[in-house]
Amino acid sequence: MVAMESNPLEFLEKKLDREQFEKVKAINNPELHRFLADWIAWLEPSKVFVCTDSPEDEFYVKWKALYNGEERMLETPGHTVHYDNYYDQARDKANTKLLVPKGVKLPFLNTMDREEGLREIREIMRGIMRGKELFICFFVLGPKNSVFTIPAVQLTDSAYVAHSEFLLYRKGYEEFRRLGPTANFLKFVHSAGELDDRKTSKNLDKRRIYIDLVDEAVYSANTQYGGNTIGLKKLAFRLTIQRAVREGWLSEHMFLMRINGPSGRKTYFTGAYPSMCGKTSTAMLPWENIVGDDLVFIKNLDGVARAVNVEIGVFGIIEGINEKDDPIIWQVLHSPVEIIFSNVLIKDGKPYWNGMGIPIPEEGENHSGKWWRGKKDAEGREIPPSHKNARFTVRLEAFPNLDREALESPCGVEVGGMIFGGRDPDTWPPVREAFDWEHGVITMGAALESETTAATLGKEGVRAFNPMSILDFLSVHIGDYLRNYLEFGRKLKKRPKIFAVNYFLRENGQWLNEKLDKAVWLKWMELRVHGDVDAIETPIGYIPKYEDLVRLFREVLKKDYPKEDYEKQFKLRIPELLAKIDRIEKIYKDVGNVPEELFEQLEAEKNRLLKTREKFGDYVSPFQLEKA
Ligand SMILES: Nc1nc2c(ncn2[C@@H]2O[C@H](COP(=O)(O)OP(=O)(O)OP(=O)(O)O)[C@@H](O)[C@H]2O)c(=O)[nH]1
Ligand SMILES: O=C([O-])CC(=O)C(=O)O
Ligand SMILES: [Mn+2]
Repeated sequence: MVAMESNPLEFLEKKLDREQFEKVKAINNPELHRFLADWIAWLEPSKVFVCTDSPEDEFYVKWKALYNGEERMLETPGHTVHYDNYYDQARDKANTKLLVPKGVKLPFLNTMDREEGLREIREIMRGIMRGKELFICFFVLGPKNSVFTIPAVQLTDSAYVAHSEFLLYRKGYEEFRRLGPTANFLKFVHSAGELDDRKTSKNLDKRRIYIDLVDEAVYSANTQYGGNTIGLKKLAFRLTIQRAVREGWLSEHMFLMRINGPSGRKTYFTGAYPSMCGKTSTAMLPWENIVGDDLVFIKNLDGVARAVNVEIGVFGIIEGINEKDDPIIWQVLHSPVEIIFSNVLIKDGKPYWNGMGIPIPEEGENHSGKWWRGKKDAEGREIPPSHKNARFTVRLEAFPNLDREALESPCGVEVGGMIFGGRDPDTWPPVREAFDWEHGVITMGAALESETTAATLGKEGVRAFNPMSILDFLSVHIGDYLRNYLEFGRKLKKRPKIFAVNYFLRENGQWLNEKLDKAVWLKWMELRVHGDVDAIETPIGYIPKYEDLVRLFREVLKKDYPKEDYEKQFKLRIPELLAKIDRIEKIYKDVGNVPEELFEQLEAEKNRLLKTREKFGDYVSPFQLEKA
């Protein structure tokens, strides 16, 4: 901490303009004042702007993003484009570290001694805002004034980051005022650092994202990409997982959506898939309703699991969004609502991206600067029109399929089903249901694997262990995390059903499913939650019967569903399933301190598979299993 010659409020009064100081003073929270004074003294901004919940303050931030050149206007009113540095296009796992007290060990993620990490990040951030304006913004995670609410304060010198947060989170200044000294808030300090001509972070060698688990604060420097900088998103997620495990609830990397069942029945599902594995595309199905697409909190309220969306906006992947597969997002992206496009191709004021299903200009400007088809980067790789991880940022209220009531409900919605899924080319069937809570949590959630994607820096397409899709964010020991999960379900009077999906089965380089097939799996799961259809029992859970899928394909997609497709997709792949169990068991054995029943569940599943193999061989048709 910097030595301040006076008390925090006196210091702030000296540093801030009258108007800005009054806004800070109006929040009665000495801890907040201390934090602000400390960091303002350290960062040395030339100017400070404090955002209240007023439309004028939000407008000021948006204006500054344009004025500073971090965003540029596009042809459609409300649309802007933002670029990140060519080498700053995804989450930087290598430079993201959990700062832990001496002696604390967490498997899988980079950890660092807290004292040392704080010293390093302080050194990097000393005076980093000289000549810049600091924006102080207040938000809340989850609905306001509810058992789910978590207040958070964001300090940033990037108007783009602040603007993104105004699209993604509920404003929290008044909530801070209401809570006063009782606000138990999260803290985020970000600086994009020195910028180049294109207004992108220049000193990537000093890019750091350090998460202080003790003080519930995250420091992020010399980066702009949203996944590294938007405090309330994946940075806060590390902190809320820790809180959830301590307090006995769930903070998860999940979409939240409503599946519309027969006769107007509404059933809510959460879905945990790793980054770039289909959360947004699933939650956006036109005939269902979205509540959230990335982060949920789930609490036990009167014995029922109830979920809220942590956010109110979408930071979504734009690649591949086309009129046919994603009609709703397509429509929103072409309407005059507030949208930030990031790392896409711009030509004559219009945005273009890979796989949009219409002709793309041969030149323009993109994440590499001036672009033409065939342009190569310094590594000799051809640069596509837009980056694979290019995104759009928009409020959920822009979507006609939003379930507004569910989004705003202070006690959330009842969770009927929880889905786990990832990019699995060859092992899991498209959809199946767990035998019970424990079976689902262990063999579907804790055993999840998924191929790596462009959402993180590094090699793509590598099969990786990713329990509950949260490995990148796991700020507690996996054993404690799983114990909390199992316990959470046991305490419920009514447990959600657990399912696993796999949209990414491949054979000879071809997908076995079309992108919209997921719509059928969802309808089937909805029916199962209410016991409306039978299913086939297999060693790995219940799978759909062919005739039910035929009917649903017809009703939902107006398509035939050939027998051969069903057999190919749902065949039990015993060698792959067994190999997977071995991989997972080994990982957990090496980690240690995991609940014993994890091994019991995996062993039991292995034995069921071995028995089935004796009877039917390595690959078993679902029709054989149905008869058995
Ligand atoms: N082959 C195939 N690709 C799909 C399917 N569903 C989604 N995708 C692709 O997967 C990619 C990521 O999908 P999203 O829905 O944006 O992923 P997400 O889980 O929201 O990702 P984050 O926002 O990073 O957390 C997109 O390129 C989609 O086109 C599917 O059913 N089949
Ligand atoms: O955090 C990000 O970079 C964006 C995102 O949703 C994810 O990667 O899960
Ligand atoms: Mn998404």
